[in-house]
Amino acid sequence: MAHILVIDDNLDICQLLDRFLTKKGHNVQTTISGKTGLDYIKKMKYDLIFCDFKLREMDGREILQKVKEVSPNTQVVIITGYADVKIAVEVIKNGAFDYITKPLIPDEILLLIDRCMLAKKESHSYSVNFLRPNDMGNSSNSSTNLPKDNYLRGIGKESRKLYKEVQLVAPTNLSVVIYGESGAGKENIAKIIHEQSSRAGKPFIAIDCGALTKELAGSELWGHEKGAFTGAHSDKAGQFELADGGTIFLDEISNLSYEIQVGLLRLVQERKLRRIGASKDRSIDVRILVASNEDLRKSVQEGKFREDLFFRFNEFSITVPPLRERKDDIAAFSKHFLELANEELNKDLVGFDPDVLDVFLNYDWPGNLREMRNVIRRAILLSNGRTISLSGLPPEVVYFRKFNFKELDEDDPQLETVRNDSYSSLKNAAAGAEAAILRKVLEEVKYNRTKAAQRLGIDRKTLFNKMKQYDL
Ligand SMILES: Nc1ncnc2c1ncn2[C@@H]1O[C@H](COP(=O)(O)OP(=O)(O)OP(=O)(O)O)[C@@H](O)[C@H]1O
Repeated sequence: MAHILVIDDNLDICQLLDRFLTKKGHNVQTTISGKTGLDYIKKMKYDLIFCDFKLREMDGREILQKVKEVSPNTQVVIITGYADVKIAVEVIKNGAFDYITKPLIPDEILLLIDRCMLAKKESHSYSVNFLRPNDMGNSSNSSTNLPKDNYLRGIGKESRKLYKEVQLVAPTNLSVVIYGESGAGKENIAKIIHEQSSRAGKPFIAIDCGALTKELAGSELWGHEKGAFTGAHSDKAGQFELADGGTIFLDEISNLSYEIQVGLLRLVQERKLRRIGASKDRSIDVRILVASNEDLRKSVQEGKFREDLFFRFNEFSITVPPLRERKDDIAAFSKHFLELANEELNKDLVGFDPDVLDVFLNYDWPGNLREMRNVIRRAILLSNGRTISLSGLPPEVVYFRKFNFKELDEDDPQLETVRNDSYSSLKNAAAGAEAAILRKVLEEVKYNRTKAAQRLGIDRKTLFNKMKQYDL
């Protein structure tokens, strides 16, 4: 049984989740107000919070940030409309456990709760959840958990280049900066580097720096002695000590505060650390891999990241290409995620309709492999047949190319076909344009419906209905 809080300003969703999850034996509390949600979080300990991204007085970003401060052990799942997948990517970077898109599918929710509880159980010996819960359900703090069966190398040109670099650097002791968009597979690459090094068999600890609050960071990374500060009731080893002999993976490194950067510099220079409140240093042998989806050189230029630390980390760098640049591997990744989801959901779909793969090839996958895995898992849940068809995919994925044909070069041979396609499905094109304008205006007026209706020259009720229709 999980203690779950649902924050959604749509009362129907609150009631539906309340009934459904209570029936499944969970302890559920709901609220339509972000502020009330925050009050609950201060008073009660929840395992998991489902939070709509667009609340009236605040957004899911703020709730996530507050939860990380007040109750770091609680996992947060953000509910978004599919069109918000870029926002979903951002909240994952900031420490959300996962995102889920509307309309909600009951089985998908149950699966998420199971994954969340499993990840919590596996990292129960640690006090906070900045330890990265693996998306496949394995926690990262073990020595042998490279998800061999869950992992696909890819054989396309970009993938071959990537693995050549991995092979080159893995057996060395060099620090590596792993660049790549969210969901592209940076953590997987870090695990492979660890597994292919002489440190394999020793701990691999992944830390999500985006979820590490300023107050907790020092004690979690370096550890503390009993009595070092109020609440330090016993001695505690930090993550670097626990990773001794192995590898530490610092995800979203550019989020680290200046003080922690200073501590890290000392560690990489002297290979020593001192627990908070301790009088002696400890020698530590840890290989450090870091990941960033921003150019760290730029962060250095902007004064956000220490140059000396950057040079220490940047002994080698690898860029994991985004999925849209791994077109040769899209069919293989799709099949792979289909097999995984079949197993996970106890289904036996045999493949994809041919037009589905076309759509996958034409889509730009802002959430990369994580997004593809979610899209396929969801399509399996929605499917009644033996294959995944277009009807199981989110419209934004299906119509992506059509709505974006302006981005094609004038001499692109596909342009004519795409244009014809779009005109023949004028209704879809019109709906896409309407949704895009609504979204833009709503964002400009910070979702103030009165202002948005005035700007758009429609009444509030029409605006409300359209927001519902397009899930805005
Ligand atoms: N080569 C792969 N084969 C199969 N699945 C993969 C592969 N690489 C990544 N994935 C899956 O894609 C999802 C995202 O991967 P991962 O967490 O490594 O990405 P990331 O770049 O570290 O993301 P973020 O920056 O958001 O932390 C996970 O579910 C992971 O298991």
